[in-house]
Amino acid sequence: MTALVGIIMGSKSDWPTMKHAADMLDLLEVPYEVNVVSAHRTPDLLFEYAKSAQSRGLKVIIGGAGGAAHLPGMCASQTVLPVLGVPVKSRALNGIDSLLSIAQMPGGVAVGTLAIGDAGAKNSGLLAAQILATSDAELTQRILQFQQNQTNTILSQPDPRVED
Ligand SMILES: Nc1c(C(=O)O)ncn1[C@@H]1O[C@H](COP(=O)(O)O)[C@@H](O)[C@H]1O
Repeated sequence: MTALVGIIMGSKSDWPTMKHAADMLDLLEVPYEVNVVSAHRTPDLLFEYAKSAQSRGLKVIIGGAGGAAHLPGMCASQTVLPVLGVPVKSRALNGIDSLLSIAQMPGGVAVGTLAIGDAGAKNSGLLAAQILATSDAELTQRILQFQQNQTNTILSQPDPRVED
């Protein structure tokens, strides 16, 4: 099936984090592709990726990067597709650098910034699916089911004061 979401990351080392975005898209049965592309290390490839994304059928791009995380912003500068940015937790600054690099975009170039790390990656997959669901009734139903399952899991948990 043609990919609707493009997951890109600055390095293969980002995959353990970005896998959570892919897992969510798998759960919601959204077709996606995964590529390592870097604004710093492969700038020509990034521009080609971003410029061709819409014509290749992608609807949303998720960009994960750590440190000086310019990837989502530079991608957003070259496409009309919505770009979601995931700040990957960096070794030196725990991802605060990644978060600020992604969130503090100049006006006129938009990136939707998620939380640092695994939860942000998971939510990027969910948010990408929710964007697609605005024009997909079956996907809307799968997201509703996901939300219901999540609620049921919480409600079925025992009293937190009781020891296992
Ligand atoms: N932030 C960026 C960009 C970019 O923004 O284009 N390209 C690579 N990186 C980041 O460098 C970190 C270390 O990469 P290595 O583990 O390959 O040294 C990764 O988190 C990657 O996202």
